[in-house]
Amino acid sequence: MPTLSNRLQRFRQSSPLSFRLLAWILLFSSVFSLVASAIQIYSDYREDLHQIEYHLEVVESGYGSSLSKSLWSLDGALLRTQMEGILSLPDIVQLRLRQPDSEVVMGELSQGAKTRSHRFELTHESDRSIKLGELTVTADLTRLYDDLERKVWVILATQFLKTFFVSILVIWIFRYLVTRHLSHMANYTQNFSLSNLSRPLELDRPNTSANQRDELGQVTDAINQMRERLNEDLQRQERDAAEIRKFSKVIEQSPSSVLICDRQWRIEFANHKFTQLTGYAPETIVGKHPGNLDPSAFNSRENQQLWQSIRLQVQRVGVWQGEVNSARKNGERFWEQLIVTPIKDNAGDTSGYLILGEDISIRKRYEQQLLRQANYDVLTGLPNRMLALDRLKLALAQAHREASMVGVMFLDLDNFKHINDTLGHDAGDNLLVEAARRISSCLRGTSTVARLGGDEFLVILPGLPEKESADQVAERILQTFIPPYVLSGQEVFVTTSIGIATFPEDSNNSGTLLQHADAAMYQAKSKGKSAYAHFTPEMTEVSQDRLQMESRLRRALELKELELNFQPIVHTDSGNLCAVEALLRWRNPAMGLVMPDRFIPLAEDTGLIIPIGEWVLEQACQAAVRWKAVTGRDIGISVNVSPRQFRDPGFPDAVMRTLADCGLAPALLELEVTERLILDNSIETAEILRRLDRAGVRLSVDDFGTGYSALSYLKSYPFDTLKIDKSFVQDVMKEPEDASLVKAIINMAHSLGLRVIAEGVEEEAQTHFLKQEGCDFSQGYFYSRPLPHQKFEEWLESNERVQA
Ligand SMILES: Nc1nc2c(ncn2[C@@H]2O[C@H](COP(=O)(O)O[C@H]3[C@@H](O)[C@H](n4cnc5c(=O)[nH]c(N)nc54)O[C@@H]3COP(=O)(O)O)[C@@H](O)[C@H]2O)c(=O)[nH]1
Repeated sequence: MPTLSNRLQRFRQSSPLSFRLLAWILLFSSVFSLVASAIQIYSDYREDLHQIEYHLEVVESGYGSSLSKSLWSLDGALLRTQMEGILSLPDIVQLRLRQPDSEVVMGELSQGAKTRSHRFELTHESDRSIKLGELTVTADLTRLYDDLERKVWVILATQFLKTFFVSILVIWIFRYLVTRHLSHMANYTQNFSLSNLSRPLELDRPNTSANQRDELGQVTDAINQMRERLNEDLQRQERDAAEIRKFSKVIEQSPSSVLICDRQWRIEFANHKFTQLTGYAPETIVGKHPGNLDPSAFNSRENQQLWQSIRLQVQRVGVWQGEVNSARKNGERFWEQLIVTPIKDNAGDTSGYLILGEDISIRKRYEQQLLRQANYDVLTGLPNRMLALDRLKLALAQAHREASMVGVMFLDLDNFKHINDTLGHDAGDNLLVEAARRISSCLRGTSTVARLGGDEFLVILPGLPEKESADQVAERILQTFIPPYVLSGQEVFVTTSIGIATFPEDSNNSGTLLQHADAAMYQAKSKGKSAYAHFTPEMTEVSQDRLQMESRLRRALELKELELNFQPIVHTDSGNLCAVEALLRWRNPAMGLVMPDRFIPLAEDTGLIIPIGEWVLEQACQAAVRWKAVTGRDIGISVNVSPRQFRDPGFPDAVMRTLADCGLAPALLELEVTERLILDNSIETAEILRRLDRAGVRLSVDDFGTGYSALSYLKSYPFDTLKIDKSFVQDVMKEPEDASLVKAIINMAHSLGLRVIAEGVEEEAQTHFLKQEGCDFSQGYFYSRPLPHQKFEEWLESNERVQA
């Protein structure tokens, strides 16, 4: 059986607040009851005391005169009777009568008893007052104190019991209404964890509106609201965490290298691709500046300038992108395309920087290879026409600034064609290489020697002190040609003819200077070869020919001298017809059949290309509509478009009008543009290409590989197709370099989402190679030469029959 103290102990532990409340109520009500009872007892005591004192005084007033009389009359018996009567009064325990000669004491006083006495004189009143004696009446207070003690105990006991039971009642009510709910809340909050957030706090009481409004209801509400908020926060956190995990994975698995830097450009994070690309483990580079990873570039001015400009551009423009030659941990260098952007926080302030990198080494290598291909002559290694023209322009600009002279020499080997025909192409090639070496040996470092094509060379002599200085160079070159060449085991004598034009005397335009040097070279040849000649104005007769050709070309349209030839473009894998290229021809009564290479540049220079181009477009579209009628199927038509046509603002409208007039679907028309147009890089060109693309017209890059061949430009324009120049295709079976170049172009084009046409396919072996490399389409004499429309329609009919 649990004892009371055990119960109390348990109660104290299970309900400390109730216990404390009980203790306090008991304490306060006890103290209060005690004080109240004490006052009550004291007042009762005073009243009883007063009653005793009153009884003592009553003895004086009630018995004084009769006692005096008994004394006067010396009636002792009466006196005694009277005194016994007094002693019978309550609480009066002793009478002491003192007379002058005697003392009478009646009644007993118990030992140590508390008493109260009253003394009065007994007198006889006649004409004077005679004192007979003195009576002392003593009352015993013991009863009074006994009563007092009993009362105290009774009051204490009743007050305690009352207080105790009232407290118990109050506590029970308080516990029922409050503390058990508080304990429940305490237990709930103690057990509150993220795993049971969905269980609300509910109190064991009716859910009335009064209960909802009271403090317990408010606290319960507050706890439940807190729980719901926590729940929502947790769900949001889980969602955020999942998002963060997803993005972290994306960044970690990104095919691009990713570096995240803080505001001071200190690396905070590097992804797996970065480590794979550079060899740096993230923990070894955290805290470092991304520009300081390469120890060889560390502190170099170039590197500091690069990162300074990156920082400035990111601050001003919000993004920096460019190609950077970086180093791996093992020192190996590689090219990467970097994009640097700031990371903004919610307030829009920069909290760090994101650096995305892509390894473009392979692309760069191909670009450099293509660039080399585009700028240098493969056979001799000399700059080609394009680079030579650039250098000439630079030399002219510099000479213009320095007021100096530039000599331009045009060289042609006198008997090259004969040697090529008799000794073969290899001998011809060896001759060209040796000639290039000999010409180069006669020049200073600042001069340029270039191969323009065939057996034509160009020499640029910048900073000439006088016109005649070029003569010395020309003579040295003629001298160096004197020793015989050993070709195919034979000694061969080869001479060269040199034409010289000088800036600024002969012209300040690079093209004109070339033409003049060319004219002078013909002059030198006509002098009997192995000679040189300076340009003179009389030599411009050649230009007269050009003028004559121009006036004929102006009338060519009107006189219906232009005609289109059509050459099929086929699916490489099946050989089936896919589209047709329209190729322009000019049949002039005086000049015969003139090929476009001869008159298109002139048409471009004079602007005649605009009406001619519109005519070509119209004829080509009409032809495609006709073929549909003949074959019953859609055959696309490719039309060559010169950069000059593109620069004409009316060009896109002219294309759309022609398509509408002919009733040809835009998707069946493909416009072929050269890389020269891309190099234009003007906003207008880009906009025209995009307008045509939006209209559904297909766009292709023609002669790819002969120009700048920057693959990065291809990304910026909406091209569908890329045409590999025939010069590469024709040698794929002979030159491994051309074969790898063609493979690279096909792969690159496919990776950029472009389809590829190989042009100039002449042999079956080439078709196998192209098929193997996944080239989409092919075009060339192997399938068909360009044919006049009549002949082409016959070809088409027989081809359709074969396919059917
Ligand atoms: N602006 C315009 N330019 C035009 C137009 N028509 C033609 N041209 C451009 O003139 C360049 C020379 O054209 P062409 O002499 O007609 O030569 C084309 C084909 O005949 C030739 N070809 C085709 N297959 C072979 C082959 O197997 N071997 C070989 N040696 N030559 C072949 O290639 C030329 C193909 O031209 P393209 O596909 O455009 O490169 C030429 O650059 C034309 O662009 C015109 O209307 N407007």
